[in-house]
Amino acid sequence: MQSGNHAHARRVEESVRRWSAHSATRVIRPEDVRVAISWRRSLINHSLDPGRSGIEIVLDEAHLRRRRERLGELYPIAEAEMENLYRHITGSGYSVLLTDAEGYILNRLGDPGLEEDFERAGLWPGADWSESTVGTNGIGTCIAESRAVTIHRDEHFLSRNTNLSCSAAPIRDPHGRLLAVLDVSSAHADDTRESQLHTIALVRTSARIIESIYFLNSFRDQFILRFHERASMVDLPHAGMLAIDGEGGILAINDSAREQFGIQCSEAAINTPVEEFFGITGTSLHEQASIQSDILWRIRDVRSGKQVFASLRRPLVKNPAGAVSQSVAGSPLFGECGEAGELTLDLMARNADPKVVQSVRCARRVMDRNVPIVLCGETGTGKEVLARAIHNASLRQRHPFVAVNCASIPESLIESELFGYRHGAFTGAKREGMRGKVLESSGGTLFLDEIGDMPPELQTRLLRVLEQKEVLPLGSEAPVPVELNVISATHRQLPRLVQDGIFREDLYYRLNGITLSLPALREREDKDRVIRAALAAESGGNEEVAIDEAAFQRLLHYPWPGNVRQLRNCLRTALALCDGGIIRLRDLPQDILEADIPPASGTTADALDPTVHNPAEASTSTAGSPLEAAEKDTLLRELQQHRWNITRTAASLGVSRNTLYRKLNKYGIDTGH
Ligand SMILES: Nc1ncnc2c1ncn2[C@@H]1O[C@H](COP(=O)(O)OP(=O)(O)OP(=O)(O)O)[C@@H](O)[C@H]1O
Repeated sequence: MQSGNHAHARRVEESVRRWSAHSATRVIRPEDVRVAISWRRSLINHSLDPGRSGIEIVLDEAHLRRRRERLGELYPIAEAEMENLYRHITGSGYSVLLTDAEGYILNRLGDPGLEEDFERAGLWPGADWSESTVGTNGIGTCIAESRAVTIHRDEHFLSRNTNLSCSAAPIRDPHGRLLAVLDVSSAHADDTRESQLHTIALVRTSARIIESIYFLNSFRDQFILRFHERASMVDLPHAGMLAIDGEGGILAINDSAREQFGIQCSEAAINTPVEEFFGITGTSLHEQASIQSDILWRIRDVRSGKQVFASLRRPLVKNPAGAVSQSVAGSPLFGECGEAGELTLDLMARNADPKVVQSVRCARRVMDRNVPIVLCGETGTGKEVLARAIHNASLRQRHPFVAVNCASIPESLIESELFGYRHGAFTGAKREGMRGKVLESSGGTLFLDEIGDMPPELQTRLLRVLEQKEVLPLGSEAPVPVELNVISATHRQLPRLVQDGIFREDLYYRLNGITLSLPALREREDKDRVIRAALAAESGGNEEVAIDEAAFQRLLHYPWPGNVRQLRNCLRTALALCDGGIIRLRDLPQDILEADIPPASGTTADALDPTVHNPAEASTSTAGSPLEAAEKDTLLRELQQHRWNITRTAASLGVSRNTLYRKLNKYGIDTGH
């Protein structure tokens, strides 16, 4: 076995060498080409050793739960379909697995008698099967190439995985972004590669079923047009689907519709009138829905001239009496984003505040032109969300997005975190060394958050890496080339820090090809839309949920020092507290009820609900403006509530510890730490 492993490792290295020498023409089958390309990525881009042994770190239950929660409604849908798929393969020695878009296994369904085998193979909830961690494999390669793949036995990169056979298919959201991977694997596959054709077909069908249900759920409040050339297929997962708004504009399109229209990406259809594809107007859609929404009718694809059969589902909206702000399920702003806020640039800009629209417009212009971007805005305004959206819209989208918070890594660790180290670089160093975030991001995007808090020595090292385009890991003599694209973010005024000599001027100019700003929530012209969308996101698109006018007005006029992050935390809590799915004033946090809100905006709303606290009695602050007074009071109250524990107070406010310290400094609050 040992010598078999060595032989496999040699074969992988030899194959990659041949490929590097451009002898690719010898490879005949398309799957061989794919495997050879993936081996090359594993060996060269990810610097993995095919002979490596040992099992990677497995996520603990809390992290695993968080990752499952991030999938929101998709997770229970996928779980149900996993059971369905497992019924087809029970007793075959195969397991069904679900991973997130980063390759972490979230769930496994399989024969209980085989659990040990799967655990030994590392196919276990919490394990990381991304290509950058374990090289070529079904899950990781499906993610890297964003398409269904089978990786059979010795096509795996690591010698230790050559007993496995894995067939995996991507699960995408209605905007084409990868959300998860469905996989069927065997830990001891003795069958041929050809026998996997059946397996991959099953996995693809199940992935499509999950996508279709998720699509329909995400757009409960919109028209859904389903179509196919064959009438019998219109209600099946293979049908094309369009989500269409009341005016006939296309909001989302599924894979099958893209294939039927022959378009590559959703952006080519989104925001386009459905008339351009089917010659039917928004008005005729309304008529069709009211007259015969359950009946199939024939329409013509105006581009190809082909006839298709179509059915139309009307919006399934309910509006609870007295409530103002629902039917925002699948809202364009927040609808499908998880905690990490995986929004597209399109969605961020649609009907948004003019400053946001302008920032998105500039981002689009520069994102593929090697221009480094600085994002500035207060904490919680969505700088990381925007950075991810830029990455996902750029040509680098298939490569990693690696985020580093320069303020939260201890100074002693930040160097190795960023630049990595070689085996034996220092006491306590991992045996296999570490690549470091800069190299991990190569070809993708390195997101440097809180850049203004980067220590001076590190600024010098980062500048060198940016200039020389290579990294020298700690303890190493050989620099490693890196393809670096940086997006930085800060809540601080970088030019001011440069002036004060805290931030290197040369680094500032290297990082700042363009500065894009995100407005504070209290300044946003689309604040009401943001609140409704956040509510829809936090309620998981539940149409029964609503907010009454008084509570809505209070949210509208509260100054939101923690911005969108604080808003989402507030709504999450209010939803947990409210009765009958309707948020009222009494369900809002104390600090929001007691904040000093300008009379013109707050009082009418308060008069509607006798349970509201009197803002006049609330403020005890000595801080300058009413806004600052409210902020200081909030800080003091939260600190008291959490017995002056900084970590818990920061978590409750939804801000970072650093931000909290900054605020305490600003108001001269001494915590005794
Ligand atoms: N446009 C948005 N759409 C959806 N969610 C958003 C948006 N902007 C912010 N959020 C939410 O607010 C939270 C904070 O966003 P993000 O981390 O991007 O802010 P930030 O400006 O980078 O904050 P910090 O400066 O504290 O790091 C996210 O977890 C996300 O849930």
